Amino acid sequence: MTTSTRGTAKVPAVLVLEDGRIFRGRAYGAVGETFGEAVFSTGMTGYQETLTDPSYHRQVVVMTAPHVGNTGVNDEDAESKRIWVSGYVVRDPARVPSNWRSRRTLDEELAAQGVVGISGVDTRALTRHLRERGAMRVGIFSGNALPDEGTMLAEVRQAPEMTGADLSAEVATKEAYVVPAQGEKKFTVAAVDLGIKGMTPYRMAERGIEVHVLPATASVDDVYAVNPDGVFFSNGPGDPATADHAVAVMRGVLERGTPLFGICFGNQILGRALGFGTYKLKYGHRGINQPVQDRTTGKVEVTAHNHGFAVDAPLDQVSDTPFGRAEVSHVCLNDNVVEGLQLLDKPAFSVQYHPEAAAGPHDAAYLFDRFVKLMEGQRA
Ligand SMILES: NC(=O)CC[C@H](N)C(=O)O
Repeated sequence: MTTSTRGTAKVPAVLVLEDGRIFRGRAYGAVGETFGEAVFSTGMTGYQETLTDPSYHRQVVVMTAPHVGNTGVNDEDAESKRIWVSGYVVRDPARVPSNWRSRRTLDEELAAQGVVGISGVDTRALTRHLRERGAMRVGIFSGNALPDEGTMLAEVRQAPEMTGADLSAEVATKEAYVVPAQGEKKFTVAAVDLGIKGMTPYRMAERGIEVHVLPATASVDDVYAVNPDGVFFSNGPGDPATADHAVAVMRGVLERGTPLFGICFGNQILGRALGFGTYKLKYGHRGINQPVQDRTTGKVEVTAHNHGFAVDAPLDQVSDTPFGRAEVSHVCLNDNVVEGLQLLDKPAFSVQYHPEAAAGPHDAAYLFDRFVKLMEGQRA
């Protein structure tokens, strides 16, 4: 067990939103300044998975749960090799983390990775503000000599926006790698890495799938070079409207009729490949308790989400697309946002949320089994 003895708890910090609202607090993690899109996550647990999810690249994450860091940081739960959030906002950091797996405090980990955070912020008030006004740019400034408010605000307003951001290549692997099947190998899947979380290939490997994780820049030829039984498109950061290369590759896969599964960014790519638009949600879905209905079975599942964009597809009709008929398979019961798509004439489907459940409930694990069934069907 480690205790937080770092001296930064007394260093002042300021959070400045692009609309001019300011919250004051104390430095948490690295001291300095950082910018990004302010988004809130309602997860009560799983902060380590959140911080290391590449989809949070260039976002400053506000935790609505008041106590963060209680179980410290372990060497098992990271979803990638580093923390990707550009800033972190908490109310009450744990003073003494306690967990049998904890190796260091969250404060130390953030500092070691150079991630600027702020503590002592009324994160519920900040979240209500973001719900009313929408996700917007933000800056966190910490240190003993801070710029004046006008200077800080001007810097925030110069930071890049999330709309129009093309970020997958910044987070995805540069080299292809293989995650071996556990037990007997039954299938080969080519997984296009747009910002993949570590648990996703693991969930496939558990089902006897050998996963070839390919860089975001992979071509249709690269995908077919691994002789795949199925093709997967991962989650990832940024605006799906910019993901033209991934859309083109997915169309190549749909033309060949190979079983296809997409998660989150992958769902948005499928939406675009079918000819639907995508749009920015006012403040997005981020947390681990979002109710989604699987319209193919009528069942409701509690699911993990992290998305700020969504697919614009008609909820109550089958659409004709260049790849045959398609329908909305899943919908969020909070706000009727499209949470899944499926083709009726080809073996392809996707969801906007996170069946890999890292962190989050395992209600949606059946989707990996659905992918396996599609691949079995193709062989039969
Ligand atoms: N987790 C994801 O794949 C997120 C997809 C996309 N960047 C969004 O915010 O909607």
